[in-house]
Amino acid sequence: MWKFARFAAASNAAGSRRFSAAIPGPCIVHKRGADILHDPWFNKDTGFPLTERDRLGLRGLLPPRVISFEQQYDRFMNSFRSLENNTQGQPDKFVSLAKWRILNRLHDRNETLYYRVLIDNIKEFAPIIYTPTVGLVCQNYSGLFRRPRGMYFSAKDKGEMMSMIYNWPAHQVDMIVLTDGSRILGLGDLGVQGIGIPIGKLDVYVAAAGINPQRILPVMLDVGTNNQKLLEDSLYLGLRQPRLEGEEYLSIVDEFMEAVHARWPKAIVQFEDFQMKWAFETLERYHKRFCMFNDDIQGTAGVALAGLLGTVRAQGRPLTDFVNQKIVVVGAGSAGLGVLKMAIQAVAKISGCSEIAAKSQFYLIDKDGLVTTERNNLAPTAAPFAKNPRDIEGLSEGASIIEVVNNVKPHVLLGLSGVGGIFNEEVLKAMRESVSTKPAIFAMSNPTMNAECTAIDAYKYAGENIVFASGSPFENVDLGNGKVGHVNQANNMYLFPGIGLGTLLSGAHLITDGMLQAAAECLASYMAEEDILNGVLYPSVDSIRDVTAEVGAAVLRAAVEEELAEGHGDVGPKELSHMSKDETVEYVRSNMWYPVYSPLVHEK
Ligand SMILES: NC(=O)C1=CN([C@@H]2O[C@H](COP(=O)(O)OP(=O)(O)OC[C@H]3O[C@@H](n4cnc5c(N)ncnc54)[C@H](O)[C@@H]3O)[C@@H](O)[C@H]2O)C=CC1
Ligand SMILES: CC(=O)C(=O)O
Ligand SMILES: [Mg+2]
Repeated sequence: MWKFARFAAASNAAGSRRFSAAIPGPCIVHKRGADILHDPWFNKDTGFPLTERDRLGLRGLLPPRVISFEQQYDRFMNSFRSLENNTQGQPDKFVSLAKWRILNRLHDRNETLYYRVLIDNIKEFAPIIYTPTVGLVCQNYSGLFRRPRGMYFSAKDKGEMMSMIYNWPAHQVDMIVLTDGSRILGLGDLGVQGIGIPIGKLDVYVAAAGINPQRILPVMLDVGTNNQKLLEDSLYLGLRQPRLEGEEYLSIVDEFMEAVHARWPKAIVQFEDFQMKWAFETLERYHKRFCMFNDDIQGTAGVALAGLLGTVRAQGRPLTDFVNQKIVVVGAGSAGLGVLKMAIQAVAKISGCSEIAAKSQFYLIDKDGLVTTERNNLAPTAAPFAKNPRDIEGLSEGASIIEVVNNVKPHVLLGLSGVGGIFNEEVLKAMRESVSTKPAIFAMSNPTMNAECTAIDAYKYAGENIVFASGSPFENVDLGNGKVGHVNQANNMYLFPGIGLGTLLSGAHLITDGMLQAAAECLASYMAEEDILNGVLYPSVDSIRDVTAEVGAAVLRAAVEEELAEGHGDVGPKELSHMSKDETVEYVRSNMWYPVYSPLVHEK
């Protein structure tokens, strides 16, 4: 059942224990001397205590004074602030890349400090390591490249992957984010340059879910690119060939999945930013064989559903009213179709009606306009959501966004088209005629320049009474007279870390619809009534560890209920099944990795 209990108050738990973590246990290291200084997993820079310098052969390799973690932290933040001051007035792109560079350099040098500043300042740093700046980084990857991160499997590696996978230095991998670079955010085919996305997503995994960074693996599957500009770029770092297609393509992904499974049978693989046809095909192909999910289809669906349910509550209406909400989805790709599927299932579940009846309030628009059964070459993936012309009086096949909005007067206009500015002044003004008392506009496409509209335009043209959400962050809007138009961030970052962590701790070997639905239900019930009534549908990014603990626990409990949980580490399935809901949340929370300098002990 959909319930709306208030969960634990959202607080920045990381901030409150900034430097007061318990003394950590020792960490075994198999190297000595300069090798340690050059390994970001173990490096403490000037923070190595003198006794450790003796033990590890570091004496003389560092300046004599020991600088505490707190001092190192403050020194980094001071450098970051000076960079901000020194770049004031410079073009946004320049400033964003400069900020990314300073963070990336720390990441390359000292992971413990990097993840601590990231966790403590997640709201400020997420837009740099994740959307929108990560998009810019991918676009400029070849020029920004200094050292590799993650693994690259290319079409040229066919037949070699089973042995290549052993080139990864870590013994255990828990979480893999995999892309083929074919649809990077709304930026299209970026080929090998798309590796920035798995790196950014896994940084969010560490920050939000506390997945141990020694156990993450970003992967690029380079099967070529159809981006002509990149193919002609002499500095392009990927295969300079057109993308593999059909069976040739699938045989590469198959081989990769088998190789991962052979070395780390319990590793979870998150498919990310695959073009639609392969997103659906690979999900269908692997979801019953491997522990995997597609974030763009399934993670986005849960986040959007939580927001859609929030818009019902924001109107002061009971959830059963979800069945009467008219929702226009613009974008019939992996994300838009995933959202429709899950939202329709939720309407059917809440109202007890059939999925066929539940569809009647949803309208789907793609690049050719309103999708109806009269469409020539209607894609099989979109077919279940196509309108029968009999049911859309005044509208016809291919109707434009403005025609649909004028006719339907929807409660919600949700964009997952990747087309910036498509919710133009005319469309937004038409939303003033919405039948809702609180019309909702979700401009979910990324990065910022691909958002269907800006927050300012949404409030300016659609009115002050709207609920607004975007995939990439926007500032809240000053509406004058002390009023503020709240900006929600409707991004799958609220779910994928919890889906991964919950699955990992459950020890399940598959990720089921039930586990994903539990994640969505948990996010939907996270916000308090008074927040929702003020148009705040999602928690602040500051509380992402808290949200992730709740979501992770919900996923874990769903796995237990479905008898899929096999346990993790010392905690077996029986113990998991005996945990209360609160105990499960505590268990998940206590398994989150938190960056502190551990004493290093050398072992040959
Ligand atoms: N906020 C979030 O958490 C997420 C946002 N996204 C964003 O959603 C966007 C789409 O992602 P996918 O569905 O995977 O892409 P996709 O390429 O599979 O689908 C794009 C869809 O938009 C439609 N479209 C293109 N031009 C259009 C136009 N002028 N009018 C109406 N529809 C148009 C296409 O026909 C297609 O159906 C991207 O920008 C991505 O960054 C995706 C996943 C999560
Ligand atoms: C957020 C995300 O996954 C995307 O824009 O593709
Ligand atoms: Mg994505």
